[in-house]
Amino acid sequence: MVVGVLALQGSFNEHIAALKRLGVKGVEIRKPDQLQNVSSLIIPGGESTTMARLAEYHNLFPALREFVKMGKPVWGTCAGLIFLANKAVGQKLGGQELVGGLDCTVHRNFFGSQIQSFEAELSVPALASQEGGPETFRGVFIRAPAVLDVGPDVDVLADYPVPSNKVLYSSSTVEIQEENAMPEKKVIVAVRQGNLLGTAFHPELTADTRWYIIF
Ligand SMILES: NC(=O)CC[C@H](N)C(=O)O
Repeated sequence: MVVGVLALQGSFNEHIAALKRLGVKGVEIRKPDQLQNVSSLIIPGGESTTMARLAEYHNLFPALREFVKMGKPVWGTCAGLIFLANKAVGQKLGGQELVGGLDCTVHRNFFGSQIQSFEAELSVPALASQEGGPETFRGVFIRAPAVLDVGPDVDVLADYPVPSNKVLYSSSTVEIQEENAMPEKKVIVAVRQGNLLGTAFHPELTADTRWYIIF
């Protein structure tokens, strides 16, 4: 099996290394024609505006959309999740092109800036029931997006509790200073719709390979 990894920017080397640990060959995709040589694709994390500009420069968007439309498996991690979403909010001025296909709205920097990056144990019941192993997964969130809402065909595979005093403004999460702790609100961080998989965190940076197996 050969898995394509979009290699314009971001953590494509890490994905290829993770695939190699599983005995799967990952090939770098930089040009539209190269998509014809692979039956599935990973869109890595990185910086989605930059990645979108490079994808536009290489005329990749039509081929990526076609790949998704054909029902081939595509997994977007972090910036890749933003790429796959039908709608993204909190974009840079002028917006950015998306591949789309995944019926959801994503907030591009939901958890704040780079220094607000974090790791957390996520409850992953769907992953554990399908692949076995622990009920939790170590999520590495790097200036991570989150899914704000999903359409009827989208399954939520993981969510993360954030205090509800984190209020969404147009481009980032802003904390309101309150004396009392607020109740938690669950924010969606992993979704699946048919052959499309999206994770807001970076599974290529952890040793647990279950997201690769599910993909
Ligand atoms: N680690 C990541 O992929 C971060 C994505 C980033 N929030 C973006 O807008 O692209």
